[in-house]
Amino acid sequence: MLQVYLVRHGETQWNAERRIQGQSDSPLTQKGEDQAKQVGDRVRSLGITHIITSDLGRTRRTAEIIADACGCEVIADPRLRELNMGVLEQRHIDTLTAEEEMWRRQLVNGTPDGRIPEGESMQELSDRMHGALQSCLELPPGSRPLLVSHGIALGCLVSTILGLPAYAERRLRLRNCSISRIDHQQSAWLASGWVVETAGDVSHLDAPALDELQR
Ligand SMILES: O=C(O)[C@H](O)COP(=O)(O)O
Repeated sequence: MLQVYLVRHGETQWNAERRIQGQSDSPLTQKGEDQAKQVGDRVRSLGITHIITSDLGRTRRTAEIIADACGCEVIADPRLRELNMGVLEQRHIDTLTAEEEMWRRQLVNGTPDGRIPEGESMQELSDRMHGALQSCLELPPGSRPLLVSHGIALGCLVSTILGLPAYAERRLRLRNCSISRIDHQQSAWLASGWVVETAGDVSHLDAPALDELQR
């Protein structure tokens, strides 16, 4: 059975400021660096063989810290990037106009091909995240990869594995440096294929991780 660990990157400056990041980037805060170190301490004994990360700066930095603890190399995969949030990137969540808020809402209310102008749809995000996950099946037998990605991207992946629509991810809180685990298995009892073992575990963090909705 292949176990795949999923980690959202550590808190960033724009997370703390409630600013939309998408595929724009801001550095980890000191708290975010500390969170990444706590993930490293948590997973160093789990036999991680590969650290595969979104190629954005915040995820690369998180992956480097975890890789130091695990003694692994870091592999970048742009398919693990956050949803492209188009013209709203870098905007403060609380400054959106009614029309801009409608764009954001249609991403997560099932609007067919809903997207922020110049951004990605949730289906497009789901397709590339599943592509990155399926690539883990091609790793050598006995591999145990850890993927570093983003809140909406990981929420979309876990939701769709559960058979929920890609936009259901707004009902799954994946805080900074939370650890989730999904397994690929053949089972007569559980569903065969990908199953969710853990989602959003933050018990390894010494302080509650911020979340866009709870500052
Ligand atoms: O700000 C965003 O784009 C998302 O809400 C969270 O993205 P992140 O997981 O990359 O911080």
